[in-house]
Parts: sequence; C-alpha cells; structure tokens
Amino acid sequence: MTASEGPTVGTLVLLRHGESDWNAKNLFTGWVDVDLTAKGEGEARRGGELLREHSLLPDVVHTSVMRRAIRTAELALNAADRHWIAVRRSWRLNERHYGALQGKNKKQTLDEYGEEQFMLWRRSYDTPPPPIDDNDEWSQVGDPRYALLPTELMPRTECLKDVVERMLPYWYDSIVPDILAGRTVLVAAHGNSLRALVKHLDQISDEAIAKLNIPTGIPLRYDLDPQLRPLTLGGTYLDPTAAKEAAAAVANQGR
Ligand SMILES: O=C(O)[C@@H](CO)OP(=O)(O)O
Repeated sequence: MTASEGPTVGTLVLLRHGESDWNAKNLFTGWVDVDLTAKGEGEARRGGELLREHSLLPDVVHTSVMRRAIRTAELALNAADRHWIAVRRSWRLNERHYGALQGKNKKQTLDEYGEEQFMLWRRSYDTPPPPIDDNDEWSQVGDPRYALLPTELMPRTECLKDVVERMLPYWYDSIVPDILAGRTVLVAAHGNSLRALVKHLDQISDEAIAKLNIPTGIPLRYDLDPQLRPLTLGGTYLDPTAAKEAAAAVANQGR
C-alpha cells in the first residue's frame, strides 16, 4: 500500500452484501435477486457495528436495485444508528450479469469446462460468459424493475469491462457529487460491481484485477483527494484480518 499526501475531500465506504442464499449454495448469481442467508444478515449487522466502532457514519447511501444489497445497507445502517440517511439506488450498481451461467453450480461448471475457461468467465476482464436466453428461468427480461431501462442497455451477459462502462456514469453523475460535497458516502453493492469501482479508483490494470476479490460484509474505507484519487491505494478494510481470510475464500469458490 502506498499513501499520497494531500487534503481529503470526502470519504467513500464500500460494502459488499452479506452472504446470499446462492453464495451459500455456490451458484453463479449475477442479476438473480436472491436474499441474504441468516449468516449474511449477521455479516451486514456486523458491518454496521464496525462503522459505528470506527465513527465512520455515512450521510448518504447508494445501493443497487437488488434485494441482497438493499437489505445489507438497511441492516448495516440500522446497526450504526444511521437508518434515517438519504438513499439512492441504481441498476448501474448491480452485480455483473452472469449470462447463461446464472443459476449454475460453480463446482460443476469448473469440472465441466476446466480451470482455464472457468477462470476466464469468472475473472477475465473482457471475456463475458455466453448470453442468457430470454426464455431462461433465470433471465431478467420482463422484470418490472427494469421496465424503464432502454432495451439496448439491458444486458444478457457482462464481462467486468462492461460493468466498468455501465457503472461509471452513475459514479460520476450521482456518487461523485456527494463526495465533493464532503459527505461520507456508503455504496452497498456486489462483488463484481465493487471490483469495477475499485479498479477505477486504484487504476488497477486489466490483468491485475483478476486477482482482486472483495469479501462480504466488511466495510472498505477510501479517503479521496480532490482529484478523487485514494490517499491509500486499495483503501482500508475496517477488519483487515477477517477481510483477508474472506477474500481468499471468494477466490477459491468452485474448488
Ligand atoms: O455469482 C456471482 O454473481 C458472483 C458474486 O457472488 O460470483 P463470482 O465471485 O464467482 O464472480
């Protein structure tokens, strides 16, 4: 980690949702709107306690439009006694759309396609999985929450590059103004949408981002300078030991 000198303009806190039903079942999830497990609810509450213990109290929260992120934000903010802050949501913070892999078991996919193809789909920057069929039971076509989304923006699959491209307009238009106003901003989202944001913030190369995994439920703090560059590259997890272990577990999924 390197630190640069200079004034802080604002503080960003990234929080990946707690364990979901499909994390527990080891299934590719993407845009499927699964709920938190009891363990995931506990992780979300613990995330909020960490915020309180570190006096890191959000003024505003941005979430995806998916239940697991929305509920994580609510549970965490409740635990931090900040349940009353302003909330904004966008599909642009959604998890990466996992295409035809949605609903598939990660271990079975690894066994069927082999390590190289599995990791290409999971962690390469620019290789999306095959697109999901509109009639697939795990397709989001027809989901009312995307009714106003122009058809050409509705993904059928995404690689991380696609996520960076669809996430950045929301970052610049909605999150950055809150940061520049000096607010402490909580973003409650997903493993891959947060990897996309961290890639942008830390200017991580297309190759190196493959190795970065974000643990569930542990707040990651970024203090940003006026150019929105992190004062500490990689940010700071509020519980670094737990974060290291949990990130390694994410990396090993499927095995
Ligand atoms: O299934 C998913 O949508 C994601 C996050 O849970 O998984 P992965 O870490 O394999 O990209």
